[in-house]
Amino acid sequence: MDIIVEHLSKSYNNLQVLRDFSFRFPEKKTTCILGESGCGKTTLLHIILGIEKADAGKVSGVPYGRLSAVFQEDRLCENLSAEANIRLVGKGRIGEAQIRDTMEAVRLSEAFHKPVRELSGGMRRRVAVVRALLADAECIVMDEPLKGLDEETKAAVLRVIKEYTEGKTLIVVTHDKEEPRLFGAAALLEMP
Ligand SMILES: Nc1ncnc2c1ncn2[C@@H]1O[C@H](COP(=O)(O)OP(=O)(O)OP(=O)(O)O)[C@@H](O)[C@H]1O
Repeated sequence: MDIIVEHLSKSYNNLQVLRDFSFRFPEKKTTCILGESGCGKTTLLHIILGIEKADAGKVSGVPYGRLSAVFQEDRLCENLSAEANIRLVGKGRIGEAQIRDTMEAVRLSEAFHKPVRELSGGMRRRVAVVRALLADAECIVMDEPLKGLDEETKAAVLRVIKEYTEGKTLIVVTHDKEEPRLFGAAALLEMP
């Protein structure tokens, strides 16, 4: 099912962030949400995820039981290892070999046993990405997943994201104009 948002409005105090906003995110395809800082990209994702409530409008088609996310801030369990953070979402189904292989593919092998609080910003980002990818979701929502990564690591993470999200609904927020092409996005939402 496509994810459809219709006539959304959202204000914070006197600031109107979304006004009568509508869009359709195609099922099993990648959509990039592109826009300047502060235009409301994260707010829209939060409404789709059910973290924020819109003042008006409607969201439909979100598979809430099969949804995973990379949040703007990593939202990891600081005292657990990278591996344990990833395992948390798997309901016991993710094998150690799969976690090891995926972590290696995003150049994160050295973080396997380390508590997340000891990891760099870019490493934490990759733990959050791997966690979302291994969660066996139908729909994955990512808020700037490549933030803070050097070019080579970015290319590696991009490859892994594309491999795992093939045939799934992927929604990616970015303010990098190159990323819709890099992700091979089928749809582009440019926010004003
Ligand atoms: N909980 C909140 N309370 C008050 N204002 C908020 C809140 N969340 C967001 N805003 C404001 O709403 C506007 C849109 O924020 P949002 O985080 O959705 O933008 P964004 O496009 O994701 O920005 P960025 O690219 O910098 O992450 C900003 O002006 C922000 O300050």
